[in-house]
Amino acid sequence: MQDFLQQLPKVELHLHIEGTLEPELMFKLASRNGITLPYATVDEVRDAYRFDDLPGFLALYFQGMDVLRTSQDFHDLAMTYFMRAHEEGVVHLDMHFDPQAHLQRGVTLEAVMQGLLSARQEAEQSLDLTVGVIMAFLRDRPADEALAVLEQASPFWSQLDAVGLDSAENGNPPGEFASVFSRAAELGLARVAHAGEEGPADYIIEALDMLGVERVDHGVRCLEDETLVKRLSDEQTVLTVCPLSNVSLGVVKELGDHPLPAMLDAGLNVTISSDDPAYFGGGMLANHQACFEAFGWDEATFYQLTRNAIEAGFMSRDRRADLLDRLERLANE
Ligand code: HPA
Ligand SMILES: [Zn+2]
Repeated sequence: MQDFLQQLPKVELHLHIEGTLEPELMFKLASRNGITLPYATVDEVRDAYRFDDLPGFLALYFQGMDVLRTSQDFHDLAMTYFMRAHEEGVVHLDMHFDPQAHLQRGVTLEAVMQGLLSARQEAEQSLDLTVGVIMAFLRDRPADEALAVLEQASPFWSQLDAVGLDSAENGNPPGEFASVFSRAAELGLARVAHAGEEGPADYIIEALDMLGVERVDHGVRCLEDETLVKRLSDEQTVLTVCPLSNVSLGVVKELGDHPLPAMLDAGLNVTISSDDPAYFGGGMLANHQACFEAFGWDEATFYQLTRNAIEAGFMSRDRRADLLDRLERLANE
């Protein structure tokens, strides 16, 4: 199964590029930028990566990204993950990034964008990997600020595929960002949002009705609302489920308790992603392998999940046709 999962042309729809920052690169960037870290060794960092819920994780996530200062740092961050993803057999990924978390620290939007976009170009030229870009807004910050950042990003609009919504979910309902998302729609950007991870099923409904999202990030708590499950299944709304993330953040106790099998039984359009691979115990391969071990899925199930992701990724029509073709040829071998 390991060889099969490696070969599968995987597509990752839910990835925070800042969540790919491994301790080794954190040290390298800290030293390059003259920053003293509160840790002496890589092992100490890994040891400190202890959290059991979303707020606990977010504190470390925002602290870790402080080493990212220059466009070269963003380029190196993204390129390091792109190479790893490529080695794991990922052929396309859609990356979220959090501009507000960098602007707040005095890093310019230009530095962030130039670094990420040049890495995307390099990946598309030198690796068999295409990359979609999702500008995410922090839901625990004011909607006005998000709108201002979206406007500030005007030189880069043509390079963005979508807007997203992330950070602390509870108490920060999606509806507050309706004006930001309607502006994004006006600009021709696709829309996605985290909903139903630690927050209730109602937040998924709000994201659909008030933000007009075409994909829901996580969405696992939809099962608490039968009517919603029927709607998601009828409309085949894509859910970007992150199994190891859900275990790390205590959304489920262990993978064996995860609602993924029930979601598939309910006919939902499920896909598999890693979310923040540096923090949650692995990338795409580890997530697929863990699902195989927990649920015993056969090859047909993994083909279907991959087909779902290829259909939904932010990529050109030609690229989609090529990846679907590749998948079908593999399935018929
Ligand atoms: O898993 C997540 N949930 C919400 N916000 C995030 N920002 C990075 N990762 C996450
Ligand atoms: Zn996420």
